[in-house]
Amino acid sequence: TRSTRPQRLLKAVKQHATRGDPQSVISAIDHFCRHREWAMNVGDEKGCILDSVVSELNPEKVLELGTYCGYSTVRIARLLPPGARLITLEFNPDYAVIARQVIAWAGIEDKVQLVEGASEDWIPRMKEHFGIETFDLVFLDHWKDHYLPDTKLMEGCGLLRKGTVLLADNVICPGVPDYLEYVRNSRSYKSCYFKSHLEYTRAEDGLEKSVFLG
Ligand SMILES: COCc1ccccc1-c1cc(O)c2[nH]cnc(=O)c2c1
Ligand SMILES: [Mg+2]
Repeated sequence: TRSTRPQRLLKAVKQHATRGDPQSVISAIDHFCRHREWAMNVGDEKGCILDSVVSELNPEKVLELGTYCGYSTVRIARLLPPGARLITLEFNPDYAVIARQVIAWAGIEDKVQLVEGASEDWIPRMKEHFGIETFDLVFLDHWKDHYLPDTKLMEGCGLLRKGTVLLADNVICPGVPDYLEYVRNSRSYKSCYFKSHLEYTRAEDGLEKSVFLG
């Protein structure tokens, strides 16, 4: 039977990237998505914005909602200091199978814990299951209608502290209007928009960075 796009993306990583070299994995995926098949990675343009937010924050505890093939997982983990941890949640088991291999190929599996399942099921279990008190950075890149409920759930579970940064992908395309309205109007957040483009295209998209004020 025909292979899936994530399987073909993984094949491109294994063919063109060097084991243990995260940058070569990132470049191989970007090349594949720009010249062979579009795929919904955050991509190189928004990825540079993501890099700058991570580098400036130097987070110890990172949560990623939506792993897909692990592109942004590798982008984030490659910048983390020793001892820092990234937990990434993926609902789709077929994506998780590919992401685990991409993460391993990049050689950053020691910093990453990929958890399969629904974000709403796992967010309430972060403390007792992973020993996490609060997150320093959350990257939202999963189903658009889950951004707002999951944010409220993280607030309710006490997973956000003064200064925690929420960074949300796709706030224009496909768009997350309810989430944007919330973080931009709530007194609990200081929010700003980084205008960019939908990965590998000329369509507008951007990242919203929202600092939790407690
Ligand atoms: C399946 O839709 C693909 C698509 C089609 C057109 C426009 C945007 C997107 C898109 C882009 C992204 O970065 C995404 N990131 C995370 N979860 C998504 O569902 C997602 C969708
Ligand atoms: Mg996205």
